[in-house]
Formats: sequence, structure tokens, C-alpha cells
Amino acid sequence: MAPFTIKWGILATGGIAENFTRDLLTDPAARGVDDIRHEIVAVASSTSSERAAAFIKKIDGPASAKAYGSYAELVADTNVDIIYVATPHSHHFQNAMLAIQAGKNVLCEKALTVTASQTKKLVEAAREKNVFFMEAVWVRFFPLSIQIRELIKSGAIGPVYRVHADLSFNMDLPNGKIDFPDSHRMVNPDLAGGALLDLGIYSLTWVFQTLYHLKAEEDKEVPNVVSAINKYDTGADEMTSIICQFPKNKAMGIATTTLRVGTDLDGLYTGGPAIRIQGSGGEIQVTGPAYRPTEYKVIKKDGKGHVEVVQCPIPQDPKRDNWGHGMFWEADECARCLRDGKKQSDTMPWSESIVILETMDSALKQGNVQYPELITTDVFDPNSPLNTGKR
Ligand SMILES: NC(=O)C1=CN([C@@H]2O[C@H](COP(=O)(O)OP(=O)(O)OC[C@H]3O[C@@H](n4cnc5c(N)ncnc54)[C@H](OP(=O)(O)O)[C@@H]3O)[C@@H](O)[C@H]2O)C=CC1
Ligand SMILES: O=C1OC[C@@H](O)[C@H](O)[C@H]1O
Repeated sequence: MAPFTIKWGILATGGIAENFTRDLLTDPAARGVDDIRHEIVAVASSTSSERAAAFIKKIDGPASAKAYGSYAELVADTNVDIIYVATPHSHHFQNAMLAIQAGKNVLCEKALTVTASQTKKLVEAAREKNVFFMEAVWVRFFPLSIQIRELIKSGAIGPVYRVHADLSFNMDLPNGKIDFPDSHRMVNPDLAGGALLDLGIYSLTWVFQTLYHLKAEEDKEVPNVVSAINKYDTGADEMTSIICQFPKNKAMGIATTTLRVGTDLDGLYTGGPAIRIQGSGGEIQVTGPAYRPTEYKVIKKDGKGHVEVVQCPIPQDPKRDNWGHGMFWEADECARCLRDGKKQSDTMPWSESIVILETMDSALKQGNVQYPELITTDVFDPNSPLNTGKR
């Protein structure tokens, strides 16, 4: 049977849009996939159509792809099946809503929105418009994550009671600053900057995919959230630690993130694990980084001291300069959901995005981190500067 083809429209032309589209352009066969395929049919830049055209050239994309100078034109393109939203988090609510209101399916970068209320509004809209909508938490779709979830389900390490997960970067400067300009999306409150929404979301992903996602519906517990936050000069969080308490399941997840020290000393992950998933019968340790891990260890409590090390390399496509970032697996999930008429992914369901956003809301509130009204409003405005690019 011919593979099912999904036609992508790319909204924004920054760093992650580049990695994602390069992944779309790889041959699915390079990762053993033959039931679906991806096409890039249009790219939009809020800056100019020239920028969109330059982007298509840079990624060695198809000459047939349209280059638009506005997000509005992209979402109106009837040839586009699904929009990939790749703007800063500040923009996600308005941009994703622009696409959903135009009747488009949407894959939206993490952090899905700035507030839980915005995510709820997007979910309501996706339901009303009967479109597919998913948060682009790519690591959930890695074969490594699938294997680890299967191991936990199989009882390989017994009931899991505690998970420690960290994603942190050492961006510390001797003068006390962080090595990003204050205007950079990592620390700029106008762009919803801060460690939690950018990096801590991955620590939480590991907590939730192990202590929440795998539970039967009746055992799923919305956690009690306790957080501590150190704020940066800009007002964004620079160090955030969150305890998610699941009392009925006798479990806790500890999610940490900071821009002051790295998860691993040398950035090569030769040190300790980024994630420790602890069950009463053993432990799974994931070697970092939490967003793109390629190795885990299984340590059984059997008194033999045996450690099983499992490598999960990310496939590369020799026809595309050995490119392979790992974002194709989430793209494949979108394609299969569209093919099968599903509006949400079982692996990253709407309800779970909402609980995670609520957790981040609570943590930020406890740390008194505040973002501007323009980016926290849950009222859709097609003419918002976040949609028109009029900065
Ligand atoms: N999954 C992953 O591994 C990663 C995910 N991300 C996520 O992707 C999103 C984008 O990050 P990244 O690509 O690194 O960001 P960049 O700054 O590299 O790109 C963002 C793009 O958004 C558009 N944009 C629109 N308005 C603005 C504005 N006011 N300021 C800046 N950019 C604007 C621009 O494209 P244009 O001018 O064409 O409209 C710009 O190129 C974030 O939400 C981030 O969390 C980021 C890195 C890795
Ligand atoms: O999602 C991400 O993962 C990789 C990081 O480098 C980046 O800052 C973040 O947005």
C-alpha cells in the first residue's frame, strides 16, 4: 500500500523550525518507517516572504514549497494539512489558535502555552473545529521512551515510587549574569523566558510519563505541587525545583532545572544520570540530556549488581548528509493520527498537557514569576502583534 502523505506548513523560521524540517525531509526508511511520509508544502515567516524563501533554500527543501510573509497566509493555504508552530512560547497560544480557527491541524512546540488556561482554550477550540492538536514534546516519541514505559508497565523494576529528573544548562558568567542577552527568548519575560518553560518542561515530562501517564484512568492523580524558584534579573526563573506529590500512589516526582549549572559537569553525560526512575524492584537511569537521550541503564534489585546498558541511537539519513535529530518520531505520530482520524495522540493526550501546564502554573505562582498580559491572555486576537509579527 502507498504510504499516507501528510502535507506540512511551517509557521516561523528559527532554530527549531530548521531542525524539525530537516527531520521531515529525511527518508522514513532510514528509521524503518514505510507507512507514512512527510511533505513540506509551505513555510511562513512573520518577518518577510524573502526570509521564508531563504529558509526553504537553507534546509534544501522542495522548490515547490510556498514562501509566505505572514502567518495568516499560511493558515489559509488549502494545500496544508497540518501546521507546525515554531515561534517562542509567548506566541504559541495566539499562533496555534490562528491555525485551529482556520480549520488546520496543529503540532505546537513546547512549552505548549504560557498558562494552563490558554491550553484549555486551545483544546476546546480543537474539539469544536474537529482538528488534531498536539504538544510537540518530542522525547515522548523516542523508541527509548517507549521502551522505558514498556519496561515500567511490565513490572521490570516493580512499582515506581520516585522519579528524579533534571534538565539544566551551565550558562553562568563570572559577573553573575547568565550567558544569554536579556532580550533572548531564554530569559526574556516578554517571550515567556525562563528555565521552567524552556527546560523544566522536559524534567516534568519524565515525571509525568512515568508517574502519571502509565496509570489506569482511575489511578491517575493530579499532583500536589511544591516549588522553589530563584529569579533572574529579568524576572524570569533561573532555577526552579518542583516536587510533584502523588499521595494515593505513594509517589513523588522531583523535577529540577537551572541555567546556572549543567545536568552533567562536562556536558558529555559521563557523570550521573539525568533521570532516575526508582521502583521497589530496581531502577532505570537515563543518560542525559532529558530532551534527547540515547542511552539508559536498568539496574535490578537482585543482589547481583548487574547493570544492563541499552543504547538507542538516533537514526541518520545518508541521503541527507547523515541528518537525524529525532523530531521525526513525533511527526510520524501526527501523520498516523491524521491517517486514522484521531484528534489527539494517546502518547501526548490533551488532558496530560493540561495537567502539566497546571503544574507549571502553580510552580510559577509559588515563585511569583509573572508574565505580561499580552502573552498570558486567553482571549484570541487574530490581529495580535504575536500573530502579525508587528513587533
Ligand atoms: N523541541 C526542541 O528541541 C526545541 C524546542 N524549542 C521551542 O521552539 C520554540 C522556538 O524556539 P527557537 O526556534 O529556538 O527560537 P528562535 O528564536 O530561533 O526562532 C523563533 C522564530 O519565531 C518567529 N518569531 C515571531 N515573533 C518573534 C519574536 N517576537 N521574537 C523572536 N522570534 C519571533 C521568528 O520567525 P519568523 O521571523 O520567520 O516569523 C523566529 O525565527 C520555543 O517555544 C522553544 O521552546 C526550541 C529549541 C529546541
Ligand atoms: O527544547 C529545547 O531543547 C533543547 C534546548 O537547547 C532548547 O533550549 C530547548 O528549547
